[in-house]
Amino acid sequence: MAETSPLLVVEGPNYKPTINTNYSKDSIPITSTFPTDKITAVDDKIPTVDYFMLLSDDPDERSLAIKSLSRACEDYGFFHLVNHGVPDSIFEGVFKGISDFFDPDEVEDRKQYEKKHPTDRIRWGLRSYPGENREYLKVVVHPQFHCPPKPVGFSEAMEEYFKRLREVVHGLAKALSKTLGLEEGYIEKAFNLESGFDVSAMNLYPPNFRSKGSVGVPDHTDPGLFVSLICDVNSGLQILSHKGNWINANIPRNTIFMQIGDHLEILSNGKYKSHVHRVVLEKNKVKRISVATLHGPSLDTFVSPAIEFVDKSHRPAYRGMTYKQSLEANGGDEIDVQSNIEHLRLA
Ligand SMILES: O=C(O)CCC(=O)C(=O)O
Ligand SMILES: [Fe+2]
Repeated sequence: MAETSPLLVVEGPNYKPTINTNYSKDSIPITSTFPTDKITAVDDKIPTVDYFMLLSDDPDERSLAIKSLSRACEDYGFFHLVNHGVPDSIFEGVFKGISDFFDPDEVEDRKQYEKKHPTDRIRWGLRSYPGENREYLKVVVHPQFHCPPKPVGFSEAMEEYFKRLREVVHGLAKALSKTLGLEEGYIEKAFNLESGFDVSAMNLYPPNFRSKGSVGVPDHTDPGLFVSLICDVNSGLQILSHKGNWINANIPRNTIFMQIGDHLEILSNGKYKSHVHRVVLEKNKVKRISVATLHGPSLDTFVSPAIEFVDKSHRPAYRGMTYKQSLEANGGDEIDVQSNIEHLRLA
């Protein structure tokens, strides 16, 4: 989701991603030496969380589900969400709508959504160089829903999906609060989720079926409470795990892949972590569509480590800032949703 910058990709437990903070979203990244041969990952276990059980009326069942969510957040920082209640037909409508929107014959028409103004609520872009290969459409979907009106049925399919996803956001925010030992409305209130700023990136890899290397999106983390991701092809996303190795995030169709965002890491004073991830391409063999939605606090919410996670032996590990300030900190616009967590970490 975030505007991304090319990073040095190195394997191993000592891997430390270094974000190129001088990167400007309008500049072309320097990619001639991008080490595209080192983007391997292994298959590993990814936890599964049952959304239906998180909301169960049976207290034993609910408490088991909360425990498994808590382990998934603390030990991993990402998980597959199943039984989320969003019907398959809605997923299919979304993938069809996006595929139609990215019609290769209509590229000229899409240029109307190129960057115009810092407050753009719809923005289109095409990245085609060794360090990044994707065509994307970013839209702000909450508190107001935005979407191009064409092609027929696209906006309706997206609106339906985001409406259902919103219910999941509220349910999960409650459950996450409980996993942190807080009252269930805590995150909802602390992040003012009623006015939460959600941006969705719809990605097509590779753009026009011509990739210039294996990198779809380079290493990055995403701002926000959490990111929800769906995709039509079960491959491509890699995550730097808590063990320090890159793992494949295989995402079965109709599963929602959830990742902790930077601002939950900050609120929990580092108890939960936002993980570096990237997208790799199988050159031109596979066309892949994904929808990565960043569910954030309201733009004016000041996010800093909550007092519940700060004491003598746990000093605040992050500086506080409003969500808007942190989205714009690298010189980007709100819709770019760039991470700046590297700058907020206190040594
Ligand atoms: O396409 C994907 O699997 C992930 C995309 C992503 O990380 C992003 O848009 O932030
Ligand atoms: Fe991302």
